[in-house]
Amino acid sequence: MSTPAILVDKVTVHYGEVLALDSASLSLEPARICGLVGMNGSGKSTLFKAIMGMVKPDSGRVLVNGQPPVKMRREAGIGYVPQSEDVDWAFPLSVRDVVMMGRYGHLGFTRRPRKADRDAVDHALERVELSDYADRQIGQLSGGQKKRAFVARGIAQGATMMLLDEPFAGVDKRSEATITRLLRELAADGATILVSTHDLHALPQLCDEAALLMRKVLMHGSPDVVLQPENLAMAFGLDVMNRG
Ligand SMILES: Nc1ncnc2c1ncn2[C@@H]1O[C@H](COP(=O)(O)OP(=O)(O)OP(=O)(O)O)[C@@H](O)[C@H]1O
Repeated sequence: MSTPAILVDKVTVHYGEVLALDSASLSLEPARICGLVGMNGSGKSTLFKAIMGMVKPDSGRVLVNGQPPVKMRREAGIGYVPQSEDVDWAFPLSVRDVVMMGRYGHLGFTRRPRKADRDAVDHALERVELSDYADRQIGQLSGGQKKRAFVARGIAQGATMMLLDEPFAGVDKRSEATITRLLRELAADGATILVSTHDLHALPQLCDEAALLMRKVLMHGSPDVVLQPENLAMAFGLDVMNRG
């Protein structure tokens, strides 16, 4: 069997007294898209941070392509699309500046972008259909366009792994379809993708597999099985598919 792209092995994380992850385990093969489903506070963002090496587990281990995550992060291999609430949208950065951040790991010692960096940014903007918005301040985009700008940052970075925290929150159907298509294309090119979402209806279209999180991974498998009402009831405690 090949080395998993992501291996989370019995990871426990506390924030002070709060137990955010409780011996959580998840193994993801390369070039797969996995949907991470769990209620607020179930530990989704913490799991992402552990995979990126931004949170150190109290116990257990994380390996990314068989390596400690910090090494993978240094090699600029992990693209991250944060939750909207985690971004300061008033920051004076253009869309192009945000996408150029993906090139920081590639810049030479002068830290000045070269032609190859500018070309990579232009290509990424084209791919997410934001070329016409390149010079806009990032906060002046719609919810879906903002998400696409961060996906472009990952593309410019050449990320082989993409972690997306709630990419469909505050996003209209068209942007949702564009993001879904893009992620499927990236996975077809070999990228491994982990997506947290409350939008359960979007999951079967997007994901090859799904995992239910409630501080630990309760279940991981094909979306058809994982999204069965009785399994969702176990993670959420109610009939979520029929809400709203
Ligand atoms: N920096 C922190 N300090 C203290 N507690 C934290 C911190 N970050 C998260 N927590 C707590 O850890 C638990 C898991 O939080 P986390 O953000 O990982 O959940 P989540 O599933 O991403 O939630 P949401 O869907 O609301 O974004 C929650 O109880 C949360 O309050």
